[in-house]
Amino acid sequence: MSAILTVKDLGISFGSNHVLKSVNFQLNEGEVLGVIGPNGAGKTVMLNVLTGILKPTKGTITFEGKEISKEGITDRCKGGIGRTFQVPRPFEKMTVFENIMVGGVFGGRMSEKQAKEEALRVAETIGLSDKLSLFAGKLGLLDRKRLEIGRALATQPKILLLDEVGGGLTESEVESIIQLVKTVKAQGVSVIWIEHIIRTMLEGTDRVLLLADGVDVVCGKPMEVMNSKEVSRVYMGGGDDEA
Ligand SMILES: Nc1ncnc2c1ncn2[C@@H]1O[C@H](COP(=O)(O)OP(=O)(O)OP(=O)(O)O)[C@@H](O)[C@H]1O
Repeated sequence: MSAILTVKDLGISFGSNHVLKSVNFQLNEGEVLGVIGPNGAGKTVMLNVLTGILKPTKGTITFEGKEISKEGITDRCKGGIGRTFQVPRPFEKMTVFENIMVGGVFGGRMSEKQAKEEALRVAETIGLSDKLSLFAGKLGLLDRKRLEIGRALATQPKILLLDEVGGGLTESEVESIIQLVKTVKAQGVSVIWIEHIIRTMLEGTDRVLLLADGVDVVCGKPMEVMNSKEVSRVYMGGGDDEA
């Protein structure tokens, strides 16, 4: 399987706080890679480094064969890296349709007519076609999360970075997000999905990466990682003496 994104020896420090010491992994084309790790492990910081919000102290990020570590946020978005934020931040006084359009226009690869058509397609994907004229501020949490994903999809990403989209949702709502991510994957988008909810990692991802102590501790099939001695050690302080 070919890599769409390769991260090598990625590090970032804030003063003496070495949040990421050396992170290495690859995202394969068309896969959903889950990222887990304890609170404060640096998962969101890693997404911010991948999107260009934060500059790494060291290491390289290669996207479709091109080194992008020094590119800014706009270039990375236009190049095909889209993201959601942990707390959805729609423009509350704009409609659902307008919010999705903003994503398309920011992506910058479409005419206004194409952006409108794309917004309608995205609305269908995220299940908000019947709420296009509602103000985003009127949406409930699940629909806000859907819209957050839609705004990112409207930039036509090749890679979608999801930051805890399942947080705060009920079981059945989480299930609908898992299904939505599967739809996005089926449309050919590669996904990195940070989440604390174990079910999303087991049911919604192809591989899972454990981030802890500033490094990529283990990466592999979801069930294998969840049952690994590394996860046991990081979350429960055990597992060191296992083979
Ligand atoms: N801009 C910043 N300046 C200084 N320190 C920061 C900055 N951003 C994040 N940190 C620190 O980096 C560490 C990792 O934070 P981050 O939000 O990435 O963790 P996380 O793994 O996403 O945690 P959670 O699962 O709780 O969301 C924390 O100690 C945080 O205080």
